[in-house]
Amino acid sequence: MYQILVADAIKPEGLGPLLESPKVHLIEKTVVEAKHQLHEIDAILVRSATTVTEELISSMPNLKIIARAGVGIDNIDVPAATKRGIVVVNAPDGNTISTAEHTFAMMAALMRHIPQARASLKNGEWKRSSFIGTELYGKNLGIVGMGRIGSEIAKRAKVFGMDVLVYDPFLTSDRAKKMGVTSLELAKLLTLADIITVHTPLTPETRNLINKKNLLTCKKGVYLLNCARGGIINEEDLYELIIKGHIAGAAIDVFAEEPPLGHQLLELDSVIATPHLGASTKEAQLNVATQVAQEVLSFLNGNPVTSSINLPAISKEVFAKVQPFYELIKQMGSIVSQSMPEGIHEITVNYAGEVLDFDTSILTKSLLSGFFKSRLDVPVNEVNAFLIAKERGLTIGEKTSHDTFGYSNFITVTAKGDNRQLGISGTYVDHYGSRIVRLNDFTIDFHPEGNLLYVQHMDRPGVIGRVGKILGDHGENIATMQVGRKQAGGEAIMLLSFDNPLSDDILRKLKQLDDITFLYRITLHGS
Ligand SMILES: NC(=O)c1ccc[n+]([C@@H]2O[C@H](COP(=O)([O-])OP(=O)(O)OC[C@H]3O[C@@H](n4cnc5c(N)ncnc54)[C@H](O)[C@@H]3O)[C@@H](O)[C@H]2O)c1
Ligand SMILES: O=C(O)[C@H](O)COP(=O)(O)O
Repeated sequence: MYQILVADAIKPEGLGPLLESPKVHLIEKTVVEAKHQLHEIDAILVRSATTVTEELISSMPNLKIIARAGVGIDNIDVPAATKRGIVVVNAPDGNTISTAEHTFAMMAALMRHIPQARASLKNGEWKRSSFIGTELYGKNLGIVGMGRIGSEIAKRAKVFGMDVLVYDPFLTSDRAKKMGVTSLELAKLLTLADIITVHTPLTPETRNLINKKNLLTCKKGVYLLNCARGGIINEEDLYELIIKGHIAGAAIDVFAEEPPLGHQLLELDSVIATPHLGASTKEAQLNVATQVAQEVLSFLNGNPVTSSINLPAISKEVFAKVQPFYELIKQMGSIVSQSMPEGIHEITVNYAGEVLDFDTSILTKSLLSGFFKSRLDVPVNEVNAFLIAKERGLTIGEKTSHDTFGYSNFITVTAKGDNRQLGISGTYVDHYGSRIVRLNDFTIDFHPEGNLLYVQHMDRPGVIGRVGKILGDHGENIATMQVGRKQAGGEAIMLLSFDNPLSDDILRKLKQLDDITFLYRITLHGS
């Protein structure tokens, strides 16, 4: 039963997929209320009210996925999640329209002084001349950040007869032309815009992107909007330049600190504000809740996620095709790790054949997942595989070739350790499944699963018999056995499988036999 913590207000109607799943138990509490249950949480769903810190992540040892029912993930320590192999997903387009509409509503309200006029009426006043507004028509709208929301605002602005200027370092000129907007550098945009609205994520690059220095280059009487993240526009500088009359007014939905208790900007008559309502519509909340519920359930069921922040995006269709190789190479990684109980500083993977139809990086990550599984407590998966390999000084190399040795696909893993090198080759054969067909230059053929014993020995009469006798004397039944040798009287190999793992006592006795070079118990868990 998966324990899923819904830590923020997420629309229940959108959580249907989770509520209907017999595998899921939903806990709808804040992280404070759920503090005694955090150790059992498999997934956490949040909006912007909960900050998912490294400390909180550490308090949830079972955590597998963090789902943001919205766009902004600045309240989630993604690097900390990645280090733990925890997937972070969001709902990237569920609230786009709502936020664009809210921004436009705030823009119209700002230019026509609607909140102030309403307040005046409520006070029994009829001061029509006090609320002379400004048309949007014909004005220069400067959009900083031309992503999903910025683009929707540009569309609406053009319908309102505005000239749309945009700044976005990742916007191509083709797209700007297609959108019918003028792409400018930020410095230029600020000098021309009558109204400026920001729609970037809050990142180290965008924090204080708009500040006193560049605001002073704006037209006197410029208006500003922030319906993205508090901090993109420096709040103290905004306040100062409104007080000084350089900025005519501002519309703010988000604050650097939320809630903005006693915030100085809220004292100004020319500032209108809402409590982070951009995504607060019935439609947006249903969208984002549904999207994250489906992502979480999909991930917990072992299927790929489509809106991961820290995991390569892969469709279900592609994953279904690549999964056989994904499982094969994970087992290969585990065999390497268990057959070389020493420091390993380099692993090279060579891909050949139809496996090259896929993004092999996810396969290499699966190899590392299998390799580290028997060495580390931290879960290693596609999210953190390369990070952990780097931290542990393990160099990973990927190669491709045309040599498939008659198979339709052929994967070779070579590991270099402190004392020796190991090579293993595998293939996936329809109807037969995963097969290991080469182990340390020995030709062999076995299915990489279950309780195995890998024995390397000298090719001498009686060695196989003596191994069999010890196993028999201890009641161990050999399920399968593969033997091979390089040349008569030279090095040879045995690969045996059993119904149960061999005991340490049996291993100790086998190692004492003459002509045994080395032997390793290998335990491979099924996929
Ligand atoms: N007020 C709300 O309730 C609300 C709702 C949704 C989203 N948001 C905020 O709005 C932000 C944007 O949402 P979105 O869905 O459009 O995201 P998005 O990722 O589609 O668009 C963000 C855009 O910002 C651009 N960008 C990044 N760094 C930049 C920089 N330094 N200068 C200029 N542009 C830069 C990116 O290229 C991208 O085009 C989110 O990150 C979130 O923080 C707020
Ligand atoms: O980034 C977002 O999606 C918005 O800021 C919405 O935040 P919320 O989910 O807290 O409304």
